[in-house]
Amino acid sequence: MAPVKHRKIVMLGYPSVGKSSLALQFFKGDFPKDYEPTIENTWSKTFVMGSDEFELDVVDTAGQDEYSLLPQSFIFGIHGYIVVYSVACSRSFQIARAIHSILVDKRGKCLMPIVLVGNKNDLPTHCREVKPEDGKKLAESWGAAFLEVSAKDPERSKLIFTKMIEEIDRVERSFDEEKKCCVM
Ligand SMILES: Nc1nc2c(ncn2[C@@H]2O[C@H](COP(=O)(O)OP(=O)(O)OP(=O)(O)O)[C@@H](O)[C@H]2O)c(=O)[nH]1
Repeated sequence: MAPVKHRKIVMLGYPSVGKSSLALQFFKGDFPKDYEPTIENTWSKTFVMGSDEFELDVVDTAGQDEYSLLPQSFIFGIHGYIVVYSVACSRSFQIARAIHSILVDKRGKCLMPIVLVGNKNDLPTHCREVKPEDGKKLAESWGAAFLEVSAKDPERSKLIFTKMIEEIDRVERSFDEEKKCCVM
């Protein structure tokens, strides 16, 4: 087997969109009953995908808004970002845009592995404030992957992290091909 690949990922998004719930579902196979605001929490796991083994560190952050200053620790040494909004909260979708602008500002306009996630798609239709096609369009404009999920669904929650690993590989390959030196 090839050497273990280390991947450090940061989860960003407006408060209460379900970042911790998605992480908890993937790392512990559980869905929290109560809402507890996160300060900051790092989850680690060894994860096998195909013939590769990954040491995955996922930083679950306190929710952001448009005025959030992302610390240097969320910028340097980070392989990819999972940006989460709630499909039942248009404000969280606006904040996802703002977070992307902050990332571009801090990291420069280089290719950045991102998975944009519209969470809480288990909620009834009348709760929906963000259409799937709007999420898809936004992700396309960033050159990012897009998924709609529910943190209550273990398979969909896992898919976010496998997608993230694939995105990191895809962007790394395009760096190699185009010789774009943008590693931070
Ligand atoms: N229906 C539904 N509720 C969810 C889902 N994901 C999270 N929630 C609920 O949304 C609330 C907030 O979830 P958290 O995972 O704590 O959200 P967060 O983004 O980590 O919040 P901060 O720590 O404030 O940034 C909790 O009450 C969860 O139970 C989901 O997919 N569907």
